[in-house]
Amino acid sequence: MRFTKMHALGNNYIYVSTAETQLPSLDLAELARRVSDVRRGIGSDGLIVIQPSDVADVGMRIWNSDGSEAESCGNGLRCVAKYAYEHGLVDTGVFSIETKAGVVEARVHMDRHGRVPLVTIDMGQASFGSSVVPYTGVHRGDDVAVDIDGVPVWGTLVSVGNPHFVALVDRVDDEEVLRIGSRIESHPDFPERMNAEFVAVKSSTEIDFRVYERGSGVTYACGTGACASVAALARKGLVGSKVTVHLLGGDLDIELRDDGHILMTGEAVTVCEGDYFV
Ligand SMILES: N[C@@H](CCC[C@H](N)C(=O)O)C(=O)O
Repeated sequence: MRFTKMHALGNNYIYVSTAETQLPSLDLAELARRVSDVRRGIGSDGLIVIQPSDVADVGMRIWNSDGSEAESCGNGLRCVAKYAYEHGLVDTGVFSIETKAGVVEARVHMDRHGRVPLVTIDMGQASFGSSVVPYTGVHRGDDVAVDIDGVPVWGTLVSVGNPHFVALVDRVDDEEVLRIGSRIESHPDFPERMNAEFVAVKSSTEIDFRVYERGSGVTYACGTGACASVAALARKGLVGSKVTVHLLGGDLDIELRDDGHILMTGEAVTVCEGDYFV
């Protein structure tokens, strides 16, 4: 199976394009677990399949490293856009990509060699609260508290296609992200599990961000998480409409348009290509 390894701010996936190679007969959840394994596989946060779409210019599906399928992936969308443009799957710089969560618009930014170092994705609008994010706890509304060893941890429920719990903290702390994030990810109040974000507001234009991702654990970056966090903080009046998000793997620029659409701009990088022996 031909593959391309790509990353965006260190959030790395194995990309397989059905235009280039046949998918192996194993189920794709199992393939995701195998290729993600850093010792016995290639090593990644998951698997992304690039495929034709009936409703958009390109289609994508994403599996986390534990084999669970997600609805969307912000960093993955930017890499899919770069791949699609550079491999001639599309012939314009603005095109649509179908995910399980719907269709988004990608705009590639080219350098003078016709390569794509940077991509903007229009992620659509965020929606908030326990009516849009799978949640079976007792609180209702946008903000809910989950019980971690008798201590309530408050966060905002946000959907940008996939589910997010955005917790506002004074300062991001990597040990706490691992300790509390892992508990939130698999908390019984979240029947479909959860992406847990921890965000600290530095100013109306800058936030610090860490994530414990559903199905992948701590990653260097989460594009959908960054969009969800800025949308949640803006709703509380804590940030403005243009925010630089400082993630473990680098910075993302998020813009909230007047119509509520979230524009995410950041890098997309090809690491290597090769053959994976199934
Ligand atoms: N890293 C991604 C999100 C990947 C999916 C997520 N773990 C989920 O299960 O919803 C991003 O950049 O958005």
